[in-house]
Amino acid sequence: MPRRYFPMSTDDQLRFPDGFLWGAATAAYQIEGGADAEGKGPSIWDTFSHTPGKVFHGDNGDVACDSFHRYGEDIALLKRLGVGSYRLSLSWPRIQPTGRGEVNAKGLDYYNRVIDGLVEAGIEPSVTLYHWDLPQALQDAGGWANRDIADWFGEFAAIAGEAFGDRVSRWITLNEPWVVAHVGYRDGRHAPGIQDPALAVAANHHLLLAHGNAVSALRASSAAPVGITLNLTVERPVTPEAAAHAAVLEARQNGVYLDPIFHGRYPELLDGDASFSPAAAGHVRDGDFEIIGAPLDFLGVNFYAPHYVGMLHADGEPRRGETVTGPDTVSIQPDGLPITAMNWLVEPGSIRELLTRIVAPVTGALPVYITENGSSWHDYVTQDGQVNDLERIAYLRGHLAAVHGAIADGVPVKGYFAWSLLDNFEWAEGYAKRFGLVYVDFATQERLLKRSGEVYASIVAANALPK
Ligand SMILES: N=[N+]=NCCCCNC(=O)[C@@H]1[C@H]2[C@H](O)[C@@H](O)[C@H](O)[C@@H](CO)[C@@H]12
Repeated sequence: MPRRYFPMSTDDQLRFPDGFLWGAATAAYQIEGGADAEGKGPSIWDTFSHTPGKVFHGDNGDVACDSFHRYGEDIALLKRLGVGSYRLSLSWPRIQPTGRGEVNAKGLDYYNRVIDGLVEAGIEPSVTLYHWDLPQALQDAGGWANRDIADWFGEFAAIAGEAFGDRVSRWITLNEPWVVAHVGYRDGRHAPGIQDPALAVAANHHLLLAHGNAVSALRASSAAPVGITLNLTVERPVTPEAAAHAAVLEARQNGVYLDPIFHGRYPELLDGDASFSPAAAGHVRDGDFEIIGAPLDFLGVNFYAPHYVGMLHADGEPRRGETVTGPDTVSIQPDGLPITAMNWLVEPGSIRELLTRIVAPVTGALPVYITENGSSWHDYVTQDGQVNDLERIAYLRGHLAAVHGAIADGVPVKGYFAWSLLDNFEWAEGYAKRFGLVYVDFATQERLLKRSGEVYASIVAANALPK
């Protein structure tokens, strides 16, 4: 495969700061398979994906990318990319089959093999404790809607910290608690498939308590930096009248995590709204914000696309590109902006807006990592065995240029993890949506570096983006 090079003269490129951390990310349920191998207990995604009608095409994570067996191939691909870190997640039920008490030694053995392989390859393990695959036994006890889960998660964090803390380079307690609470318990598109706003707002709070307990448990068992990963949104009002609505949407997704963690309260804008504010719903007890506000070493940010919002026209009829989202509001797909295979907008400037307008005012000098950014396209392998994913390359270059701009604006972004290393199980979309820098033929499990992977490797090697 011919390597592609770019003009590397200094005035032709955007150089990233020395020591900028380049990475790639995956998650346990999306890549591992081995759903009941070597003592692993069932997760809510094992249950959900085997429930008819929940996942596109009836896909499930029984095999996925078979990384339970092929993690060595994945590490070789990470070396080919030249990345400094790999963001992986731990399957809680692989380590604690019922989520509490008994530890599965073979589960620990698997992650020791992966982590040791990464360290040997000179790749820093960045480990997410929870990336959505809750032990089913805990869901049977109420899951994130049960306040006791904060203690169960703290116990799991302590086990992970003691087992792997000597080799993990950074810990992420939770991946996208907003999706866990609001896609899993409010609209029900994700496991456990519940549609109950009251349980969603309870889960919102319990996830934060669990995060706080995990920070304490990791501090006691590992010297590695600790953070959380939030999927923050940029809501763009298309008219002045829609600005208030955009602010509410940002409070409902961003504020309900940033404010408790960094300001010791829930958003005032949601005061009185018991369906979105855990404070208004009565879940906050004395001492909670001390737990939730445990100081962090960094904030992880996942970002993919902005949203455009407007007011419904007086005649009540949505116009072309508008989707009704409430009694008088619409979401809008603006003409002229590309959309990915997930129907997400491609607007790179929005990640710079996110970092400068939403993140930096809250985090200040705290290091920020882009822990996920990427795009899904209808990839295919050509006759000559290549995947010429030019749209993914354009998305990647555009968003890296915007991240570079945010750094120039003074936002201390210290690293970028591409989502994802591999095409993998894309939750309710199954295997139909490909995000990988590496193409996976799920029939043979063969891995093939896409053209975007080659381009990313060149950017990583140069620590710079050719203009
Ligand atoms: N408009 N729009 N929507 C933007 C994103 C909506 C929320 N979904 C995510 O952020 C998930 C995150 C997850 O960590 C990973 O496990 C998923 O594979 C990726 C790709 O889906 C992203």
